[in-house]
Amino acid sequence: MELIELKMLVLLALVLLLSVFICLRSWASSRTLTDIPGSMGWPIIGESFDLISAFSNPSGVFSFMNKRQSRYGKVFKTSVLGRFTVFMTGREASKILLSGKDGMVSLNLFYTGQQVLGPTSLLQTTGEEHKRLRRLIGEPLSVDGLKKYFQFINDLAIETLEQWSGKRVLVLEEASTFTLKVIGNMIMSLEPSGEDQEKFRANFKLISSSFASLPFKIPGFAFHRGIKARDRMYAMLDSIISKRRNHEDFKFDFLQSLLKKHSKEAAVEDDDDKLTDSQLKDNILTLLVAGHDTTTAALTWLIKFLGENPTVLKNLRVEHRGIQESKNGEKNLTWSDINNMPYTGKVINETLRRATILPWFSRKAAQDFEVDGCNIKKGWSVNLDVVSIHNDPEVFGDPEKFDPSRFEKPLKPFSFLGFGSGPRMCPGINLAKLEISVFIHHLVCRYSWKTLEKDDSVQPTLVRMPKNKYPIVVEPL
Ligand code: HEM
Repeated sequence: MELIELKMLVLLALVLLLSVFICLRSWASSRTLTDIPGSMGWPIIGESFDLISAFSNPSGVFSFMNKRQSRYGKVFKTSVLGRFTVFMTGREASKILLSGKDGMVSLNLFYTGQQVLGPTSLLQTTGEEHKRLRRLIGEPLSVDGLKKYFQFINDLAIETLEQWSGKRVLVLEEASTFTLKVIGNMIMSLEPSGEDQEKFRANFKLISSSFASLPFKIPGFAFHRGIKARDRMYAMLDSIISKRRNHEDFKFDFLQSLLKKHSKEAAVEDDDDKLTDSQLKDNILTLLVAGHDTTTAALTWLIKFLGENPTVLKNLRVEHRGIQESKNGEKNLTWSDINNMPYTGKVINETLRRATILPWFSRKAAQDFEVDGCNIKKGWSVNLDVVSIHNDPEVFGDPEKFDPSRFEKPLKPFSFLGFGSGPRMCPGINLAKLEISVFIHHLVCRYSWKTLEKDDSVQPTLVRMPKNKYPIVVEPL
């Protein structure tokens, strides 16, 4: 028998085994969900096709959620992507799932994500250990901690846009390169070009695409490639860590600030601040994974929404030109200017509401609880449907409209979840806003652009992104 045929046979057997396993597991767990309204769809595939096809259309999973909520109410069960799960929406559900009161829920990562990120990732810890990691990671990501990266971000934004000038660009690809260079530099002082940057980028792409892949750790599969790339990324980090420890290299970056706490010189009472090398590496990777696609998508959607809403673009230009004029035409953006962009902040929020780039937040019930009259049992997979919250016409009148002025008045808690809420609220919020604000400042002050394709389809990925990567042609003003 040819080697290729043998491989196909092994693959078929594996797929068959996995299907039987999913079927049995699904059947067992579906029997406990009888009290919750909803449909489990077809055997094995459940309602996955409905969800995936809803994902790709412009309104995204909103149509999937909306159809079921009008039939079953705010809490409904379904079977998607190989999981029996309960979707819930509204402020009551948000409060229960996001406030983390009494350890009601924990984060629910896919198996592939758990394996790639490692057991000590922030995303896999709960309770006191989660709090400790958040505190350590939060410090360098605070507004003060980010000040030292401003110049790098500013120079990179100017350089990137100069390369766009007069050309056709795919905004999503460009935004991806920009945000990866920023985070690579912020975490480990990686130079924005050169061999190390190329290797870093190639490994990161493989890791990122292994997240929503089939869980086969077999050569030729995305998951296997992702694990191998993760190992190479960790080897790269090991070498940087060892140089820093041996004082062969010193940089003022995120890694250094965590290593300092970790060093022999740190006082004994700082014990609680020490991270093992595994914790360091797992959490650096976590920041890369959690911060890259989200910021890339947000920047791309924002530019797209500006292209479609000339009045908002005009208002934004007024704000950013006002910053230049207030300094007698001095064109250099400075750190203190960042605090002087109130309209930009509203445009960012409206982008995150309108695009809802993370359409739902996944959790696992850590104990029994009740929500909107439905009894949720410990161990169930529960998802907060954020897209319906962001499209609630009672909070956001005419929700389809892109209107940053909605954020002029304070909103009720849990009605806007662009960066989440509660103990798992995004720790990268300041970095994301800084990157976007700086980039947008230079874009609107110096350039105009034309959209080359009218296509509102969305990639069927976990983080919502425009399918056509938003092609534009850019001209200097
Ligand atoms: C515009 C860009 C971003 C958006 C829209 C965003 C959105 C979010 C949201 C909604 C959550 C909460 C998810 C949940 O509750 O299940 C979250 C968590 C998280 N984000 Fe972000 N994020 C962005 C940028 C970043 C950046 C730049 C970083 C890292 C530097 C980052 C790191 C994280 C981490 C580590 C978590 C998990 C926190 C935890 O479990 O305690 N994010 N993000």
